[in-house]
Amino acid sequence: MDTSDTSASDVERAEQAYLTEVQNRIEKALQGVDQRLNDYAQDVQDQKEHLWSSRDEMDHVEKIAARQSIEQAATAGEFVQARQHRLRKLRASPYFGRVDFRSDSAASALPVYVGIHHFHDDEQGEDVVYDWRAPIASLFYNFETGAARYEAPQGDVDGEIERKRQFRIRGGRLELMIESSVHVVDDVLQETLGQSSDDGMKNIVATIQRDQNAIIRNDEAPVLIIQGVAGSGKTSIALHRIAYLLYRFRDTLSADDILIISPNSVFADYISNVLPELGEESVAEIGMETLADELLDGQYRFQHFFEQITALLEKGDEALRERLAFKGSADFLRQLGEYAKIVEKQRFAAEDVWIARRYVPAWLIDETFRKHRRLGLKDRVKQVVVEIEQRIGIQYHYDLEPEERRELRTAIKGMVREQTLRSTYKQFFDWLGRPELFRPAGRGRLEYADIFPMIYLKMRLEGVRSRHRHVEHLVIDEMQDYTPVQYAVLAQIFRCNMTILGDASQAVSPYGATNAGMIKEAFPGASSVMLNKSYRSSYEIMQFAQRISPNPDLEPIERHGESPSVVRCRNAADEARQLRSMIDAFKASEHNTLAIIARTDRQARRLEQALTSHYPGLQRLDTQSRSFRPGVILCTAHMAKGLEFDRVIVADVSARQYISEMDRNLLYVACTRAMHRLALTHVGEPSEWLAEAST
Ligand SMILES: Nc1ncnc2c1ncn2[C@@H]1O[C@H](COP(=O)(O)OP(=O)(O)OP(=O)(O)O)[C@@H](O)[C@H]1O
Repeated sequence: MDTSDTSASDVERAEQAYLTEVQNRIEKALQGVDQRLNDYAQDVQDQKEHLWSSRDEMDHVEKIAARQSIEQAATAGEFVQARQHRLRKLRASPYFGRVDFRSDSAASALPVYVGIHHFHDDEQGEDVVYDWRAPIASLFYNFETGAARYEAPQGDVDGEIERKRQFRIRGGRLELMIESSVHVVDDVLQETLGQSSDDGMKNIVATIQRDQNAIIRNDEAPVLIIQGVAGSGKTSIALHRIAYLLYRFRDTLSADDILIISPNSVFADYISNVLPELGEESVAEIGMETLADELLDGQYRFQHFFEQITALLEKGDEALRERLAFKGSADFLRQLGEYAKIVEKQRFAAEDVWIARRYVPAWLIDETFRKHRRLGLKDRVKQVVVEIEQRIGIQYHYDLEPEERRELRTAIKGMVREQTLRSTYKQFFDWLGRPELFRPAGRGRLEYADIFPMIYLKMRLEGVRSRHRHVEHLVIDEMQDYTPVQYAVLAQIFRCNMTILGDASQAVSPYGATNAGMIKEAFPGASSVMLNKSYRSSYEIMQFAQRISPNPDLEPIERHGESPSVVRCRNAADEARQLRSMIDAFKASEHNTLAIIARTDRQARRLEQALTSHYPGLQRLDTQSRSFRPGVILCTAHMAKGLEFDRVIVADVSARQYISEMDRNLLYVACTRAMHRLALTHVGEPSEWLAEAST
């Protein structure tokens, strides 16, 4: 326990006594909730029994009414169960902060306790703990002692914070108390960051920093782009922002209205716990490949992003690099747009038509056809027929006979120069004079880099059907890995608010990495914010990573640990020996996760063979993986994106492995996954990217 003045133990005793009082009140509320739950369960049981025993005497309508009543009781029970869950969590840790705030209109200050959930003592009619998202709770995040202000629903409230305290209460015990005005360094944050990892992302409500809080509570920007260095909390903040918006707009926004585009299933699982922990329902997530498949109505088979990266890393083919660089450029999008305009014009050659001896001019058909760009071809022709028929009716006072209507449809269909999407797209490269830039991926599949350009073309020429029209807020993580064409498609499909986050230094494919400026082209009204403080890795790890990929704006947190080690190995067998001894050291430590990160999937499989006999519980992550558990994890740098581990070993960082700019980014990603310890091995000469880092 840590307090400031001489009366520390009095303060401590008072806080301890208050904690006990709050716990008693929570306990009492819990008893009430338990009782209500039992009552609901009994009620449902009784109603079911009644329905069963009286079913022969009931008519159809009575049975429906009885079933509805059972459902209603069950739903009410679920609601109470959610409250029970929240109260149980509060019982273990009711709050983490206290501010004594005196508003200008009040005579004295009132203590405001801030926790993960709200607790209203119904018996006393009093708010005991405020939800961290409540307007008054913003005082805790935004101010130290002194003048302060918060935005209440009825207007701004000015006043003064007379006292501010932070607590760590775990398992119902007050473990730490800090008088904030005295401690300049945030000890609670330091202590939190020093803890061992979990297999899932944690909530950070107790230690949200001021700049992070401003992003979380930004409810005005329709599209918010968060650019942040590795470990700056971008993903955490995006999820806390969702929790905040769900709270702030609870009457109009629900978890079903939110969608997260995430890089892979392991990452999706890794973050899936955060919103439920914050008392919200989990939200749906989707990968770009699934989205693409939906938008193309499942009509094309294509390579996955992961396979494209693997091809790039394992074959290192110059032609592939050129294709990806071009398709990832803003110029490509512009040219594709030009091409779409031309195809659109040529695709439909309207002609004058005589139908039932009535004249229909080409310009009218052309205008009508162009108006319905968003419809699929079949529906579009149908719609044109309907409208032309109406015009004939108005102008000539004549209703077409079925046979004449068929004739009109055939004539209009004949004006369309039909072509498959694939060949229209392929011809784009002929039009450009660069046919070599279109190259299928083999086995009848398209290259991943061609998928979104094809969707873009489809969108422009035929229109696409999206299942996600209901989405009101879209979260896009790892924004740097999506190209301008992908953003152009996303901007059309999701006409909703967005949180877009990423870091240009972590682009897995530097051929087509996208920054905030480029994203703003697709979303002109977007605002962007920067986060430069890095929280995940120790100071020493971050300094090491900085030498691989320097960023003068990055500010590592002052949390010290062991310096990273670079281990030279004589050969592959020696490397395997070194890795085994590092695994043994990890097993004997207090840490929970160790990741061995390889450059390619092939290398990861080779390491798996060398290590599984020594450590059978080894988990290798690949595109099929859905999650990981604490223990030893083997994966590529690409798979490790967005994840974090207590310890990381980057294997075989040799001169013949890590060569290009892309390798530098991957090495940077790999190193910045480590929270507490980092080691790198190499066989023969080390990569030139390590030359600076190891000095
Ligand atoms: N205010 C905070 N309090 C406590 N922990 C924090 C805070 N901000 C960030 N962290 C921790 O820092 C780590 C990195 O957070 P997160 O994964 O959200 O960062 P990121 O910017 O998305 O990282 P990257 O781009 O490197 O994947 C997590 O362990 C997170 O809990």
